[in-house]
Amino acid sequence: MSTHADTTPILRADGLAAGYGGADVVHGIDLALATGDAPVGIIGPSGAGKSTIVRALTGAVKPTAGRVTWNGRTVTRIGLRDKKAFRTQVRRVAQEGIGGVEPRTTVDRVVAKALSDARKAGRPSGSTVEELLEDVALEPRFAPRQVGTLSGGEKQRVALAMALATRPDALLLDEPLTAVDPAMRGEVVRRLGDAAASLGTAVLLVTHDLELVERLCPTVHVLAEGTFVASGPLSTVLAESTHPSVRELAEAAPQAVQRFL
Ligand SMILES: Nc1ncnc2c1ncn2[C@@H]1O[C@H](COP(=O)(O)OP(=O)(O)OP(=O)(O)O)[C@@H](O)[C@H]1O
Repeated sequence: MSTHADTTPILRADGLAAGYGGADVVHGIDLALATGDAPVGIIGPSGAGKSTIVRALTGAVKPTAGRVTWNGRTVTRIGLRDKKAFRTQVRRVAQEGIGGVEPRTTVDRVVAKALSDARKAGRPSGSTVEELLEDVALEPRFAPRQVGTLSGGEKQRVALAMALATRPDALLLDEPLTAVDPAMRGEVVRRLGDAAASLGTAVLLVTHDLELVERLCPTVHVLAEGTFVASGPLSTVLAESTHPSVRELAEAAPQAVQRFL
């Protein structure tokens, strides 16, 4: 579903097949993310290949068939010169949150560094450190904290703030809030959705949390055994699809989601 006039995909997969050691894990995947589009979700059983799709979109896993393109260019063929721009404009945030950050660095310095890197790359988000922390529901008292002292969920939120700092065209979120408690998760995703919408950032959300996907994504794809077996609004998909994997998801859906069925 598009909310803006500019719907030329910046990142797309066409007939994507990819896997490990010569065996495909996903196949026939078509996906397009365009600046200004509403967030898209991918749900599905464990091991279905959700993270593999995200890795293929970032070029970390090479397609065995089909293509992944960034502004029309094959992602796995982006040269060194443009890699930095690609990594700034297509940001992946995964479960592990911030990696490789010196634990004694404070939250405000980490986010300020992300902002300054973004400025150098010509992608200033136009936000302040305080605003970015607000976008992920981190109160100002977190600014002077050393990142090594943060909880897992707080680290995940710092990682999201760092990603937003680069005003990315696409944000690929692979279970980004698993360590955030369920009550706070809803608030973070609401603010994140608002921030992404105002930046025009396209969001792809991979999650097992149906409530989260229902809140953020007007469109979801259900991945089962490596292929999309149903797509559309979550409530429609869960109510109407007869695919066994979707029926299992519908039966296990939390009450907050069941009430929409
Ligand atoms: N580096 C790897 N080498 C070999 N096999 C892998 C590798 N990474 C993932 N796989 C396998 O690929 C399949 C899909 O994994 P993937 O992580 O994409 O699934 P997923 O849908 O994201 O699962 P989950 O919901 O549990 O995170 C699984 O069978 C997994 O064991």
